[in-house]
Amino acid sequence: MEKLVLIGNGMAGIRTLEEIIKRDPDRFEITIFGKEPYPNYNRILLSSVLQGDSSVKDIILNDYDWYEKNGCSLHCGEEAVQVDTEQKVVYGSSGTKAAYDKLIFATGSDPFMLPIDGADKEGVIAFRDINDCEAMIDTSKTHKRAAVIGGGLLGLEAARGLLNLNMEVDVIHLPEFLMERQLDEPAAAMLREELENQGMVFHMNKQTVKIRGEERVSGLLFKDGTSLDTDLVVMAVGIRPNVALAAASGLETDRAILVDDQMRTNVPDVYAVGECVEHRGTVYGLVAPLYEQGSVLADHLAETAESAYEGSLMYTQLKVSGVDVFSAGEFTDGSDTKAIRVHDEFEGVYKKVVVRGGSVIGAVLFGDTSDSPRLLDMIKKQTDISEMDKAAILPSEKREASTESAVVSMAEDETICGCNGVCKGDIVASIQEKELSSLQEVTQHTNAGRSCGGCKPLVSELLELTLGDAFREADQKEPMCGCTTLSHEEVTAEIRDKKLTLVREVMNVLGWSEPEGCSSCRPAINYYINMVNPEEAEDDANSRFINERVHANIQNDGTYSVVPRMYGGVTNPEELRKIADVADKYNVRMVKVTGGQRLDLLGVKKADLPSIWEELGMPSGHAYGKAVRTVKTCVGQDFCRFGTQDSIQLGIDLEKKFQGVPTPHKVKMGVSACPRNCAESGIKDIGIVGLQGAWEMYVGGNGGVDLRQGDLLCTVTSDEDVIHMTAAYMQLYRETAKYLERTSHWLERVGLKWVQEQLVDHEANCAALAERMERTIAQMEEPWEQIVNSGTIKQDYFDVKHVTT
Ligand SMILES: Cc1cc2nc3c(=O)[nH]c(=O)nc-3n(C[C@H](O)[C@H](O)[C@H](O)COP(=O)(O)OP(=O)(O)OC[C@H]3O[C@@H](n4cnc5c(N)ncnc54)[C@H](O)[C@@H]3O)c2cc1C
Ligand SMILES: NC(=O)c1ccc[n+]([C@@H]2O[C@H](COP(=O)([O-])OP(=O)(O)OC[C@H]3O[C@@H](n4cnc5c(N)ncnc54)[C@H](O)[C@@H]3O)[C@@H](O)[C@H]2O)c1
Ligand code: SF4
Ligand code: FES
Repeated sequence: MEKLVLIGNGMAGIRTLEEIIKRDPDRFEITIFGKEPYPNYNRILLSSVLQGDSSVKDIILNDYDWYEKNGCSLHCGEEAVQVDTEQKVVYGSSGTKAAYDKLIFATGSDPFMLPIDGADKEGVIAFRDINDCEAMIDTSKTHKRAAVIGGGLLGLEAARGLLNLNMEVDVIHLPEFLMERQLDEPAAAMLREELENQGMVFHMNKQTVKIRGEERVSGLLFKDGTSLDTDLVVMAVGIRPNVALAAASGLETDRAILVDDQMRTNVPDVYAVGECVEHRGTVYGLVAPLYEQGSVLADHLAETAESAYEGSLMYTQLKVSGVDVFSAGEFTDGSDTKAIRVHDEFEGVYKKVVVRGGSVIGAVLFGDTSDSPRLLDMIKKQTDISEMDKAAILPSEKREASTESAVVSMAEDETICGCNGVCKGDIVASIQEKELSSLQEVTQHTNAGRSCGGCKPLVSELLELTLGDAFREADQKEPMCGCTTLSHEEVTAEIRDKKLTLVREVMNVLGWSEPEGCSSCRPAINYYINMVNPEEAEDDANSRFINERVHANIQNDGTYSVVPRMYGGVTNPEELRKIADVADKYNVRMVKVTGGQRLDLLGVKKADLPSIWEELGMPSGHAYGKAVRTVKTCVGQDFCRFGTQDSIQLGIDLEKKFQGVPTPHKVKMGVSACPRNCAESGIKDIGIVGLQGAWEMYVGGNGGVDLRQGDLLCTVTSDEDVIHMTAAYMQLYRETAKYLERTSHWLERVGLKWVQEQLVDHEANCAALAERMERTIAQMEEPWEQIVNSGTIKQDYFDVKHVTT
């Protein structure tokens, strides 16, 4: 067997090995040197780990079993430090000596650190690997302010993650507008506005000349003499290919290692792939081109095909939730180009398609990227558009969420997964021939969705289109977390079948790999056992998030907030006096009216919480819980001349009925007495709108980062009907959503039509759901009252000493 050595255990190198093994599993005896102490992981999803959507465990692409199963000897945490290309031997930093017949360099890049005074201080980091990600997460627990230098893709994704970690985030950018390598000025301006709305503060045209501080960073000094205080600096100003070892080994380098169309270097039997490569003058920093290189190298080494790498089209998408940005090819205007533009400031949509001769050569999309697969295809194929209608190239309308799925009209050879170069036809063929029925299976067999994950919604749509009804049953197989292979649905089914009522019991009986579980699965299991069996389940407070354990929201300075319940947003002088007294007595830092029409007492010490609740004598507003929180109401027919219904009374009734009912994620409601919608019913999880003699019920609205207008579920005629339908709808959501799935995402996943079939078209089902909701309501207790009356809870969770009960 020939010996193959790979230097660099990263995304490009391991993908190349996968491709070689797929072509000829027995051809090579493989040795790998990997400087990082981890198996190959998805570097792209570090952004998602930082933003709190995945854990490090979730982003491992090839676990240690994979190396063993495929006969790859991995020297994990060992750097290759010398290569003797005469003797054909690689030497590792821990003494490993590996002989090779063929050698691949896949050493990737290092982040570029600005060589300025103070760059070596504690608290100055890059964003490239797991360590950087963990450093940011740890810093956020002890410090408040972060500065990101560089407003490119990486910098903005880092900034979003730091915001999610509750830090105050400043972004320092050298040019005049953001992402200047991917966007033109109008798109960049819209992006800036959106990110400012999300909480980022931008400093444009700023050159950092010094990092201030003693041992640890305390601030930045700019060339124009201005400065900024900060506790953490993340440098995201580009990358530099890692070529030192290659150059020292006699490989020709310029900006990176020079290769030909078969990824050969100038030294016989030595190849290179990935970010460390320069091909025809271009160095790539995105996975799609790197994987194309890997595929060509695999053809060459396994001698399966005579393919050639001829360069790649660059295109990008920013992975920041709530922001849709796409950029491909040549997007700047030139003397020989013309552009089709759509700029709708009302919808927040900007589209530009750049044309040279009769072909599309580039595009920038902001706010609506649904045209991206089609445009990418046109650019790749250099489609002749001279005879095409402008509207066919760039439709001016924003694609509505409810219109026909985008995949229906896609051609068979149109790309669905850009990162991995997988087209619609290949995915459909795999689904049909290999009888695939879940997203995970499609990813396993085709690689679609295995990198940035941006194409997953399209792959799901394709599964649904190909399988029809069989899809809903099947597409539920993503494991709950790294502790189990079971999906959320399978865990719930097991809890139901085996009548499991304790969190520990679930983990034991279902064979959890981590006996203590993790922060992802424990709260989910606790929710499921209580949802399935409200009478018997034993709630495990230690499996709840901190806010739910102490029944108050922890704030960025470690204090808490207290929100008493005010049904329908209505209060009275007596309650207001009690709130004012408590605020005075306990030096509450601020009393604030919330968006849900409540009074929020901010800046409360943990040990004071039980006494405050006792003195208020009001129910908890559940503002901290994955539960029904508020029902916001407009003043309605009693006070407003447009009012058609008594919105206040319905709001109070709804809130009294459903207050605190545990749900997969928070649930907010609104009741407006006419379509003017003063209670913002259109963006609530459940929004009620009064008409003459009827109520419209809207569902799946969301006013947060992923703004979504609710869909009309049904129109009913009485308050009782609204309450009945709300009970059934909420129970359906409780039973079929994954823990931490908002109603808006759940509704998009299961589809409005299916929900209507369960509730509106199926009266008996609707009644059964409402009845199951009643079982949960019957078990509800007032949490603040419980704590006030329990000395042990006060001591265990609130550090309250000398309790007498
Ligand atoms: C936060 C983040 C988000 C990203 N998002 C996207 C995205 O959305 N889309 C996209 O297309 N791309 C994205 N990228 C870029 C993408 O991750 C990289 O292009 C890709 O990982 C490069 O793969 P590579 O194998 O060439 O290099 P790397 O992944 O850097 O792997 C190289 C490996 O080699 C190791 N190594 C180096 N020298 C030695 C040596 N001498 N001995 C042993 N080991 C060595 C390194 O430690 C490293 O583990 C993102 C990058 C980051 C950091
Ligand atoms: N969604 C994605 O596709 C994605 C996400 C993250 C990272 N990446 C890749 O990772 C790599 C690194 O990303 P990146 O954003 O660091 O690189 P980049 O080179 O794309 O962007 C760096 C940005 O920093 C700015 N900059 C340079 N010097 C500066 C200075 N002194 N002060 C302030 N700003 C300065 C530049 O103008 C540029 O906009 C790239 O290859 C990128 O493609 C891709
Ligand atoms: S929603 Fe209609 S009824 Fe209610 S306050 Fe506004 S205008 Fe008046
Ligand atoms: S487009 Fe990135 S994984 Fe498919």
